Amino acid sequence: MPVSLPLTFDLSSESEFYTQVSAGIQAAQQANCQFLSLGIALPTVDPLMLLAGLMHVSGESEHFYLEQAGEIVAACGAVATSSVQGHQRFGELQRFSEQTLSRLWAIAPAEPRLFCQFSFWDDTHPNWGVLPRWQVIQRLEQVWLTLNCALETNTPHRLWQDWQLVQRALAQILAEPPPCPPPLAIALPPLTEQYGQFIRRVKHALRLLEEGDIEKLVLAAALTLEQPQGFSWLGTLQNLRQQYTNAYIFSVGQKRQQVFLGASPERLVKIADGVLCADALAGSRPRGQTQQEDQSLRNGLYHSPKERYEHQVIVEFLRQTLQRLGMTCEVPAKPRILELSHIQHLQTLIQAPLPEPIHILQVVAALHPTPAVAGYPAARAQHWLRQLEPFNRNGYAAPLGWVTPTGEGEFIVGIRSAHLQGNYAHLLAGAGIVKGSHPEREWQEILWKFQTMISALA
Ligand SMILES: C=C(O[C@@H]1C=C(C(=O)O)C=C[C@H]1O)C(=O)O
Repeated sequence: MPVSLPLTFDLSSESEFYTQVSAGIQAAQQANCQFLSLGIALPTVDPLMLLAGLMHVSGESEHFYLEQAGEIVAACGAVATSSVQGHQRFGELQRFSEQTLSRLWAIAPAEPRLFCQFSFWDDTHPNWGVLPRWQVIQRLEQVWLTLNCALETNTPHRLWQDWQLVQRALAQILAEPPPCPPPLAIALPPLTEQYGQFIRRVKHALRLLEEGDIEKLVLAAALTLEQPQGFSWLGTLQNLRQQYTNAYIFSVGQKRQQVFLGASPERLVKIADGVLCADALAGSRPRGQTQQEDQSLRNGLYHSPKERYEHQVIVEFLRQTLQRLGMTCEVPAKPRILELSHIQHLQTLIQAPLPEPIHILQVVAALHPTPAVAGYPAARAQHWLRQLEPFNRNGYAAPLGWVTPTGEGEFIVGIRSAHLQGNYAHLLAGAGIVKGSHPEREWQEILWKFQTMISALA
């Protein structure tokens, strides 16, 4: 178990650093720990800039970034990683995180977390977990750095070097803040082919709904954009955080030149202080050009029986799944509206006090994929998605998030996203098809959803 030692020391002195870290190492060795986690308060710095700086000075490409109102967490490098596949993937990463974090000795104010990314399907990539080398958390204007390392003979030196890299990254940011390129004017290519294929798939889904085989199917469409000079990872993230202040801005990557990033409005689950929160999100309309039009679209969304039904399928799924896990949910009687830059949704925030602790990855395993991103009933919907979708979803519509040593944490759903790969950006966006869905309108919804990434790619 991580135990905190109250520790404050002069971080500019190498010998003082060694003395203090050595005390922590001794304590960790006595406790038979394998990893050490050292927390340091940092001056105010933008965690995204520090992440970019750390990736630059260290040459590390593994990273994780999640920004939401009130908290930003960034992680870089890898001290321990695990890649998994198959239908036990959530359980395997749960075991990996439990084993890793239970053998970690934390020196206050370290707040060690283990980061995970999953793919939509259990037989594709990526499914991995990482204890990062550096972790940065910003909360209430305070920034905390956590240095993690394996306990070895040269641990004090490793930690000192990693701390020096942070100093270099900070100095670099101060001397020369990374430029933020303006958004590129990206024109949508003609989507005739995608349009035709999507309409055919929706018609197929409507037949299945008519026959009673399924109640809802969330069909996606794929779009690839090419930028001969390459897309700017940092510029795109900067644009996303400016444009989508009430979404989860995320970026995750294992390999150089391969990044999955986006601005997701959808949280899958959060567990904090013994309370679980899960969000139902489904039912969509665009934003209006004028206040009046916006209001009328909002009313249309709120009062549409089709959208309310589509939304209710998710609420019921969450309630029943969490009930099977032993929880009693508090569910608001009516949804509310979540307004984003290009689109608005019906949203219901569900809460459940935990009668006893449950590991967040056990909940993720039970919830993924929800009817918001796959359909209902789950097995039939997934069967049809495999038949009808000619592309790999990879991390699209899949969970990504972090776990604490006590099994709490937070996972979001990787929608409104793109996979950046060299000069290409691969986008996916989906729409829920239920009885009464109109193929042309569902296509319009796909276009609004693509817009999130198109307007931010830089
Ligand atoms: C599947 C996506 O979004 C999901 C589907 C929605 C819908 O059908 O109304 C709304 C929000 C998300 O739960 C996506 O953005 O790709």
